[in-house]
Amino acid sequence: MLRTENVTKKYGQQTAVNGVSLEIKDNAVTVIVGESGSGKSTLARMLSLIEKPDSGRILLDDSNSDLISAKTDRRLIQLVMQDAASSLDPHQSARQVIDEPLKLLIKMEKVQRARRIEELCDMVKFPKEKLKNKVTELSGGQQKRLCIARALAAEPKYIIFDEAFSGLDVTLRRCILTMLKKLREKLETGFLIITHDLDTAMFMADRIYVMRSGNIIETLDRPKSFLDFKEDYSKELVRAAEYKRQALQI
Ligand SMILES: Nc1ncnc2c1ncn2[C@@H]1O[C@H](COP(=O)(O)OP(=O)(O)OP(=O)(O)O)[C@@H](O)[C@H]1O
Repeated sequence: MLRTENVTKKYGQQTAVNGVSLEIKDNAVTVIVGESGSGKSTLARMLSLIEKPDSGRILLDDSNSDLISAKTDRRLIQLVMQDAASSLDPHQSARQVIDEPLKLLIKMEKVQRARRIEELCDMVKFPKEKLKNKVTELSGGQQKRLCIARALAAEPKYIIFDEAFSGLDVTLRRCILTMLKKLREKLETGFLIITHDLDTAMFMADRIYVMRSGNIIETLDRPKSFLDFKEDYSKELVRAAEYKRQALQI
């Protein structure tokens, strides 16, 4: 289990994350929902050990030692960002993108790497005939699948998806989320999905944390319907999602 204990982060006068304690379970999908500016990405950066909290700790399982101070291997927590294109090197082919972590982080031999690349393509449904293509020659959905394959290649304990499905059209998003849901059931890896989209949260989550102004204001375990939300702010998010759905007629 990946956990935060009373984690706070400020930027000047602005408190982005305010004493948050939460748990990301192994073998489960945890979702953090909240409006823009509620502190989700700041929390994601701290959980992926990219940014240090001002106070509080990031911990693994029952260990008492803070992951950042203990210089924990960052490979264990992979981050998949919203903008797939900008997180890929335009000079690389799709094969090179997946090959790199296998070679550098997992230290796999060439023959095994070739086999593993094929397996990873199958896992994320990335078309193998596109492996030779430059990343700039891929569609948005293919780039997204490639980023997920690259994260999986590092054999992490946790993958954090920070608004990773926002830029995709509704059909493609549902397709990638369904793939991830099935994949999660086969793996030991814990997933954390950060989103402002309540439909994504409800479709994926074993647990939902609702975040507002740097605080966790509600936690739902195994939510079954939007009626499970009890806090006024969460209900407002539900109403906004319903309004958006009606406006889009979906
Ligand atoms: N590097 C930074 N420097 C200054 N302020 C920052 C920085 N990063 C975030 N903030 C501020 O911290 C607050 C939380 O931002 P954060 O990006 O974590 O929210 P978010 O919920 O992920 O929003 P969004 O969904 O729009 O990405 C915001 O008020 C933001 O302006």
